[in-house]
Amino acid sequence: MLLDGSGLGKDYGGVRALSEVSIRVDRGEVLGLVGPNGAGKTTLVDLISGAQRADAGTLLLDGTPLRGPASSRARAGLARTFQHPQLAPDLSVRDNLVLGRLAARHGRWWDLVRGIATGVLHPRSASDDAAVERLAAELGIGRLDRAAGDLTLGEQRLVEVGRALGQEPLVLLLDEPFAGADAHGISGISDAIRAVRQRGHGVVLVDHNIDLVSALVDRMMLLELGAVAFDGDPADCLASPQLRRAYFGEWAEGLSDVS
Ligand SMILES: Nc1ncnc2c1ncn2[C@@H]1O[C@H](COP(=O)(O)OP(=O)(O)OP(=O)(O)O)[C@@H](O)[C@H]1O
Repeated sequence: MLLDGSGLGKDYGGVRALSEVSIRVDRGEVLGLVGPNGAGKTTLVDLISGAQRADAGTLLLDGTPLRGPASSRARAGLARTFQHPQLAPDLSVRDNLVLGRLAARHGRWWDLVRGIATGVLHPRSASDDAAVERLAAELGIGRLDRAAGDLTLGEQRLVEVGRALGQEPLVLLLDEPFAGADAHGISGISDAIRAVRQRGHGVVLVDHNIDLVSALVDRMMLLELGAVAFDGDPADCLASPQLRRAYFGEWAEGLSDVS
């Protein structure tokens, strides 16, 4: 098992965002994580990536306990994208992509951003540059000298996926990568997900586009009110009463077809 989380819990003040959640991702597996607004999807991604501290539970990455801040988890082999893309807006697309490569080796992310932006640090190698060119070509990202802040939302998402892929992660966590992306972005990101699976690594894909998710993933996990309501085959999840209840309420649970 590549990623193995059990008994994960998180309270925000009085709000119970997650309770007793288990999540497993095998080698070469793409897990779709779905659920209505507020179900706890981003919180789960935050607990895994180290952006938030879990109140309960354990996490293993490739059999090793996953602890500490996001930077050490990145070096351990986790990469993520954000619901609201977090690129360095003043840096070029190329430098943002290079940052992914550097994050896998160095801990001090924002120091690196500042160092590159001010021209004080030049921590990249020729092999980083070559890897970035390859990644950009694979994802269909052009004009690498544009400032990241000038990109459309869809382009930012594509670059963020590229930055995460540059880390060559064991597990890639994608939080709503398709939101705001155009057809070109959707196809680039979908191809990237398939390529990660092909390499035997794992992906957790969070998105509200359930049809798109179910077509891309090997397994689907449904969160409802911070708990796992379904975990299994994507087609079974789509047809499940749990999915209808989570999105439409209890009245829909017994309906056989809501499309
Ligand atoms: N920083 C926070 N402080 C307080 N409550 C929070 C915080 N972050 C999330 N929550 C609450 O925790 C619950 C789970 O939120 P979360 O963002 O993880 O859900 P989600 O499934 O990702 O939703 P969405 O699809 O809208 O992004 C919600 O009730 C939310 O309001």
